[in-house]
Amino acid sequence: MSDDQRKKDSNRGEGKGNETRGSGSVVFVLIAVVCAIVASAFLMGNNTNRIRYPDLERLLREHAETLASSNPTNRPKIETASTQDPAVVVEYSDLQSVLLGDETITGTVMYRKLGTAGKDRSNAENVPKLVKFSTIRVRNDAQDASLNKLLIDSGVQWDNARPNRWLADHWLELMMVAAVILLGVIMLRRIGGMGSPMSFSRSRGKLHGQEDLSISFEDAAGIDEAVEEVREVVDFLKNSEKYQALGGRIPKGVLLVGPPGTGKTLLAKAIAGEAGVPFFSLSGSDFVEMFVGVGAARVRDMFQQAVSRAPCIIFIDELDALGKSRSGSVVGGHDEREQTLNALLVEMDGFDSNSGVIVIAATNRPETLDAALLRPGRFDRHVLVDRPDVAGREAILKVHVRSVRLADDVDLRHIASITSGFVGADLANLVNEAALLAARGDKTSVSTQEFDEAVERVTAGLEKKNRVMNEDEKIRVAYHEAGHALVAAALPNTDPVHKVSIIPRGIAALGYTMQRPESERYLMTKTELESRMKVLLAGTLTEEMIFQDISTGAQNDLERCSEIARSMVMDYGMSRLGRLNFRRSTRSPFLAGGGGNEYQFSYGAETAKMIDKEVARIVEDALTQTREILSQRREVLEAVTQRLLEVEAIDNTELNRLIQQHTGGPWLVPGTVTEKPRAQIRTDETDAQRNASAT
Ligand SMILES: Nc1ncnc2c1ncn2[C@@H]1O[C@H](COP(=O)(O)OP(=O)(O)OP(=O)(O)O)[C@@H](O)[C@H]1O
Ligand SMILES: [Zn+2]
Repeated sequence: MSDDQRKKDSNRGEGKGNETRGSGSVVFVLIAVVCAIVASAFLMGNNTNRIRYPDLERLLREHAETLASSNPTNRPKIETASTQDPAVVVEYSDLQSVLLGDETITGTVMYRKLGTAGKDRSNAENVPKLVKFSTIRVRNDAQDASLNKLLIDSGVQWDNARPNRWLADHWLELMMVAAVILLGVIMLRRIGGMGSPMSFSRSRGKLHGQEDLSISFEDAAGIDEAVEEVREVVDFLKNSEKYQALGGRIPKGVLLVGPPGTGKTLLAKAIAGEAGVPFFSLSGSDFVEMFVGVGAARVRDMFQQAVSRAPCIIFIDELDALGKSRSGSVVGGHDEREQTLNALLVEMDGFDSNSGVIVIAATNRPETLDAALLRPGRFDRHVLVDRPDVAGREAILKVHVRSVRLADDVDLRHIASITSGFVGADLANLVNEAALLAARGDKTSVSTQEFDEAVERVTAGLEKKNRVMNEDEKIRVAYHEAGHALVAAALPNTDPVHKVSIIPRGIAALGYTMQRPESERYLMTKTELESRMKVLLAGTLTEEMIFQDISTGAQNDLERCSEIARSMVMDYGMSRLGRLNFRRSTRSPFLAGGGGNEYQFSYGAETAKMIDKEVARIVEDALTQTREILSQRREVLEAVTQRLLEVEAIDNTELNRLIQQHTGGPWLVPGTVTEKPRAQIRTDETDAQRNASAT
């Protein structure tokens, strides 16, 4: 849904910028393209086949036999090039072509009739004929491989219908075509002249008209926390003079972070709508062009337009497309993206925050963004636009059924409760599907029946992305997360639990427990690391306690827990092996530039064994203690799980309330007192990584 929208947006924007190109240049480009096509046709026109048809036929028959031997119903039908009459003797020559299609193998071969068996050869035909043959191809990877191998071994050249093979074969030609076109464009740019602003670099940013300004916060339902956080931005846009007079620091860039379809674009539009200011929108991928420098020019142009219309909002969707970390190795378009990114950084630094331009960007992969983008004065304000919980989904449904006539039996609360994991876009889609179904059935209103069917349809679509859990899984995940949360709350030296949720997000995480540090942290003590391990282990241990059986859902927890234990032994000297570092330290403070890559403590096989043993012991100790903590909290565990199943997500306040209600004695685990003076240990996990225990 949002994809379509995006496409529409960029298409609409496109028409605007490119129309000023000179007609002479168009002719030039046309000539270049024609040349390229002629050149490539010439290059591609040579095909050689070195197999003789009878050999191929034998291969195919063998192939069929292998298939049939494993499964007799699987025998592919082979239609040979032979003539209908078995008595006719023919001579086949080289294959003209073989095409391995997805479902069939086809080809053409030359043959010549030699006569009829037993008779003299008087009825031989001297003119060779072209015949086609075809056979059904059974798609089976193993058998496919065997057929491919047979063909390769026999030295045949064949064409595979799959496009990637074609690409592999013709990349050279393609490169030449691209080069010719590129040359044409470079010439075109010359002709265009240096002084005049190039049509290419005109920003594709589209100035949204009044229709978008009618969107308000009312339309963005179920994401109340995010709305609260951006209210201030609206206030600033509305009363920019007041802020300027007071000299307060105004946000320049707001980054909306969240999964696709949760309403980030909608929220940005609502901000513009609420503030009554113009809204420029573009997508990060619009900036990333084939030609170096174009994206950068586009960014500058965009800001120029925006500043002249201030106060206003610039919305950049898919910021990650242009703001990807520069450190990662990039295959193509590296320079271009870097230049574009730099231009964006320069523009963001350049405009005065009092000018009334606010840049709002959206991404669902904040971790890939270049750190420079997140620095103060740029996108330093982050707003999480998360998947909605039951109540949120009900609110979103209410927004979308506004224009739909509902039958009396429709219970939005119930629909919300069976659509765990749906985001706003999914729910909009759901209402739309239901309305369509009703229309198709000639009904005057949309009833529960249509909604149920629509839920099924949308769910089927989402299941491919693995976002929908069945009831049993949901219960298991609820216990698992409740376990994480309770152990986190029980241990004094852990970050407070911010939120526990069983709303699935993405493929890997079916639920999460998010902890938030009270302040920025650079050091971790041994006890803190141990506590962190216990929190990570709590999920699987709770499953063990409740179901006497554990699940694969703890994989990520265990990975991280094992990594902590290993680091304690190998990096931080926190084990019985002593205060030693067994790994190269990439952050050694004693080496210039912070990179200690050259240095490595060497150890032998004996020590390696001891390290492994220590790691196992540390995890084992954590397991024992965590089991203890959990077994003492059975009652509150049930209560938290119950609540999670009802509302799907609970925050710190609610968690604490439940804990108070269900425990009499002292809550904190005795004897685990925080050590205040912190040891010299650094961890290189980011906040986000260390604070969410997925599943
Ligand atoms: N919170 C919401 N309340 C109401 N409708 C919503 C909400 N979230 C999404 N929608 C519906 O889904 C549509 C698409 O959402 P939108 O494009 O804003 O999502 P997005 O988070 O920007 O997605 P993407 O990351 O794919 O760009 C909206 O136009 C709206 O109809
Ligand atoms: Zn977990």
